[in-house]
Amino acid sequence: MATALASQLNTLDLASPLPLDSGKVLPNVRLAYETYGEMAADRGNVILIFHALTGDQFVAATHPITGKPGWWERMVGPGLPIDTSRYHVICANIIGGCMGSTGPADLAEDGAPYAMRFPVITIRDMVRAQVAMLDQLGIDRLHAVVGGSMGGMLALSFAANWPGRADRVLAIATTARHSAQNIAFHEVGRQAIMADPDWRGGDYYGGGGKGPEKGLSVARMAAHITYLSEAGLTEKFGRRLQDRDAKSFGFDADFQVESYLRHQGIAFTNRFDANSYLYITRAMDYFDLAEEAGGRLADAFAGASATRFCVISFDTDWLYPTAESRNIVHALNAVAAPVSFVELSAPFGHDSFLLDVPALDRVVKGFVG
Ligand SMILES: CC(=O)SCCNC(=O)CCNC(=O)[C@H](O)C(C)(C)COP(=O)(O)OP(=O)(O)OC[C@H]1O[C@@H](n2cnc3c(N)ncnc32)[C@H](O)[C@@H]1OP(=O)(O)O
Ligand SMILES: N[C@@H](CCO)C(=O)O
Repeated sequence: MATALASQLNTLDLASPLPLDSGKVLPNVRLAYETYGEMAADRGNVILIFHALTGDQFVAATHPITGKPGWWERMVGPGLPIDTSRYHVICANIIGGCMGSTGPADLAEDGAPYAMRFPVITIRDMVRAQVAMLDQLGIDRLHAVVGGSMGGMLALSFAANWPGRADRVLAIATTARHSAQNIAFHEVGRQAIMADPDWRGGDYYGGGGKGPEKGLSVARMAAHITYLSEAGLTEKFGRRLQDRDAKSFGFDADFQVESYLRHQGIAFTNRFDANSYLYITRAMDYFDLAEEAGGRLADAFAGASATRFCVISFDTDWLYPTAESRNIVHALNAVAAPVSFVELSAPFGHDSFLLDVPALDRVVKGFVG
């Protein structure tokens, strides 16, 4: 059983304003990050982990708000697949996030929260901020970049746009472009937030008012379904009733699955900012590596032929299905980049990358080395 690691919590202010894909510039950018394990004197043992949509830098340390274990404690630690007795692991909260890196809840230069004045950012902008962080930390070359889900998008963007800065790239349960279906689900979530009267055009910070908790909760409920699998839900809940022997003939949470989703939704509002959710889902929707390279995905990886890649998908992931991973592999093949690919069998759907899948541990350990 993995336990929370001693980590070091840092913040770093970027020395220069951050240019964004939109053409705007984000001033005064702060990144909050955690590190695990010792950095070698030659700085050659650094692994950068990118977190998923609602993840954060607390990979293997207790979450300061929820008190829960880090989201990848089973993977990152001494003797674990990403072995912190050998590697120095860095994970930063993405820009746009709400765990200490600059995001919509932070103050703009006029002293008021950005809210919806925060610029629309892209996955590449998130990576650009972290490359600037690496530059300031004096880390030229990484042993590996690793990410699942949205973190996998950042890993692919890193490889495509900053080739030569990482020896190995591990992309798990991800895609090189957000599909129409995925954009559709995100739009449902965003509309739920914006339809909540407590959203107030995004200006809900301060003043003692509460934010759009109902909308954010519904957004999370809808999204959470997409992280699971039909078989997993059936196995876990079936049609079983919640704390009752008979249907209520009302709209209370009769079914366990309803109660579970409501719990997931409410719990989420305790740890996440609704405006961050809008901005991050937008960045994911805009993600299309092929488009960035003029339309052909292989061209995105043209400079990355010396990088070693590993792409992992899960057979029950209908959000980022195996076909999406195969597209990435084909593009890497086209530029003769060394790539290994595996589709793992796991019952948990998209969130399999966060859960107990021993085969995933073995692949990660084998690839990271
Ligand atoms: C890469 C990243 O950084 S992503 C960030 C990852 N973290 C999250 O997404 C946090 C929220 N998501 C989850 O908890 C995800 O389901 C996972 C994948 C991380 C964890 O999955 P599992 O360990 O299988 O937990 P599960 O999905 O069963 O949820 C357990 C919770 O549901 C609650 N629950 C289970 N059944 C019911 C029910 N019938 N009614 C109400 N609540 C219920 C449990 O009490 C537990 O609550 P708690 O988390 O407040 O302790
Ligand atoms: N469940 C994870 C994965 C979503 O892609 C999250 O909330 O970030």
